[in-house]
Amino acid sequence: MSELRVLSKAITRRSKNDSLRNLNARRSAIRVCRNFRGSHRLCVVAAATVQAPTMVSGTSQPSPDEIRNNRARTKAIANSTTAPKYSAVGLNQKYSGRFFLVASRALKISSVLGAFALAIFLDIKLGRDDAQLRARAGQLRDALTDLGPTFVKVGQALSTRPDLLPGVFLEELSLLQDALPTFPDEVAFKTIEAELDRPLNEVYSVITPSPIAAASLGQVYKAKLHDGSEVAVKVQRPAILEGMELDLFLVRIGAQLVDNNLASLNTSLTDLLDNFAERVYQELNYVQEGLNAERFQDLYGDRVDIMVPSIMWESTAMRVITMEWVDGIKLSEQQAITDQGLDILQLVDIGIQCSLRQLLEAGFFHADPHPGNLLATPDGRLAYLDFGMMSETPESARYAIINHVVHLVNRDYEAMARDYYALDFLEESVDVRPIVPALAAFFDDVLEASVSDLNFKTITDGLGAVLYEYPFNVPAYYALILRSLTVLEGLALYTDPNFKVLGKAYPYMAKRLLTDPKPQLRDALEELLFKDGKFRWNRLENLLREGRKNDGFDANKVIGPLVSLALEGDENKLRPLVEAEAVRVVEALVVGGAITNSQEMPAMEGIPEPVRQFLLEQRTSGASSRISDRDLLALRAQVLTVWRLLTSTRGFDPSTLQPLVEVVQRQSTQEFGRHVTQGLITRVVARGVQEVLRSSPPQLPGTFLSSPTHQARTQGAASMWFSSA
Ligand SMILES: Nc1ncnc2c1ncn2[C@@H]1O[C@H](COP(=O)(O)OP(=O)(O)OP(=O)(O)O)[C@@H](O)[C@H]1O
Repeated sequence: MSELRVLSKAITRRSKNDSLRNLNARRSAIRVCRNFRGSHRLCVVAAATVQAPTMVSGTSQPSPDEIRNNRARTKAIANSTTAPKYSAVGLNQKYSGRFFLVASRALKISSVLGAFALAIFLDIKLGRDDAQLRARAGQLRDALTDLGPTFVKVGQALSTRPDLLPGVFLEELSLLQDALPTFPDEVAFKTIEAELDRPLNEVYSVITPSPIAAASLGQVYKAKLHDGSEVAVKVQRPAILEGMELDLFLVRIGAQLVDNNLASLNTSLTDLLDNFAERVYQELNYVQEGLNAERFQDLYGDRVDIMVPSIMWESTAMRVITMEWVDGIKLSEQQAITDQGLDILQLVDIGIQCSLRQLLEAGFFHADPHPGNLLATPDGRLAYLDFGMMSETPESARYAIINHVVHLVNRDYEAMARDYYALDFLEESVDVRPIVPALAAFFDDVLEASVSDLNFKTITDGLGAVLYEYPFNVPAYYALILRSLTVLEGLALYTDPNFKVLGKAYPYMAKRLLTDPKPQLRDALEELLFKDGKFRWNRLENLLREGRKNDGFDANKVIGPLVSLALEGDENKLRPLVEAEAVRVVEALVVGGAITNSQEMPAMEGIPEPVRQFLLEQRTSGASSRISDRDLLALRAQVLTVWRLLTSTRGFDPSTLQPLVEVVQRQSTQEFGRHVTQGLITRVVARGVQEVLRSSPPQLPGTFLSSPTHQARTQGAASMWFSSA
């Protein structure tokens, strides 16, 4: 019911607030409805409502507002092609002849940072304690704020690097987003007019006389457009590029000095700096930020509980961005959120699910998801702000991360260590064998609990400890996403000290493993489900139980990947395992059904000595069924549980088993079927043999198959199979 409320509010808000002015907003509202499965009727009504502007006129043409907005977007993109790009060589050329300018800034930076470095040096020499370290972290934050936007950005970037800085510094630097100094309003308003080439009062009917927020690169005003809609206007700080260029030029010299003199550092600071500078330059282009917001909306806006502000392109340019105003409370203001009657844990869960999709599905993710950029809207949605810094996870890394979790669950530390190549943590030339004992030492301890019970911070801290000791290089995207999940977990821990981010992430992982048809995930699923030549039904049961908790989990999507895993997997490796398992399962279902139906074993009498001898040989030749009755019953129960779970999962439709029939009819699968049948016959004969040998006294030949007990048992088996299944 709450989903219904959120949906209808979302639609009302969109219709009322921006009259569905741009195509994006309308597209997303329609998608919201399409994806909302709770009430078909509501969806139809809602879709009709949001489509109304175009439906009424009977055409699918965009409205005049949309046409204007699209034109303005095209123009803004064309103008932004002149946006400056970072070039280390270019900066060298620009500043190498400007000695006094460079020297005075270098003096300022080295005096502030030098004093800090000296204090740290003395701390180390004098062996000062942890409280002192926290104080130093606070001093570093103040020093960076004092040095201006470049250093604030450097500090924000460092706050995501557990491989470079200890925990207290990360915490303190993550506070850098708040309370930065403002710049004069007249300058801001002049910038708007110059960028948009229109007088301020032509662009906005009202604008707040002073900013409502000041951030590292710009400050934000609240305003109204002439059609009455409320907007946020972000204006860039004056001359920010010039200041940053000089700072980046100087910091790069410092990074090169460290790289050349500190051989023990695993990471190249110069490379890190270049990567960082490229991102900051992108962040300075607000047209790019607007495009990022729209891409984010396109990829993840189908979730009814996620909100992304629409961009007003007619009042957006390289240094000014105007977007839909988000009425909401920052996730960091927990008391205010609770006072509104909203559930912080639910909001955090929305954030986690969205982060997982960003990281592991599309790969396009918000690289700066600090609590100030996440707002709780009054109707319970999570709004994302600030799309200046986005990052992309390469596809190979997305799968490598899922595989890494599977290896963690399996406690396969050798595979975990090898994952670091695929994750791009290590060069292929590095020998990972020495890492295995370190991983085992750490995870054997923490894995006492089940993985979903683990605190995320424990894992990242533990990995951090391993990272310090080995030549690791954590790619920026990985550190950023780790941080976003840690931030969310940190927020939840205030409310619930037992909150476990991995517990919330596991359903997503389970869903991906069970439903994603990509070969990389088939391999991961195979690793998870088969061990020591056996299929682990409890794992499949667990994956199904967890996957069902995730929104959008659809039973029908599970069947395809499972069937292809079973019947189309690696011919040589997996096929014999699947065949053996198929025999076991059929035996469990048929014979197990019979056992539960009649616990009494039939009396086998009158077996002549030569036949008895032959049967004995069969048993000792290894053809006999080694599965005990107890195991058989347990297996049967587990298989039936999995079947019930599957059939009771949302969206299960027996007709989707049709592909199974098609697969079974294929030539290659018929071969498989023959093997299973042969195996089954052997097992059933062998089981009969065992029963015969167990039984006494002897009976006349021919009475076994025609005995009433046997007939009853066979009928029992069949009826049990069909009724239970
Ligand atoms: N659309 C919006 N609706 C309401 N408030 C907004 C909106 N956009 C920005 N703000 C407010 O302005 C603040 C700063 O905005 P934003 O994070 O986009 O700026 P920034 O310069 O990119 O900051 P950062 O230092 O995080 O890079 C936000 O924390 C929020 O309080």
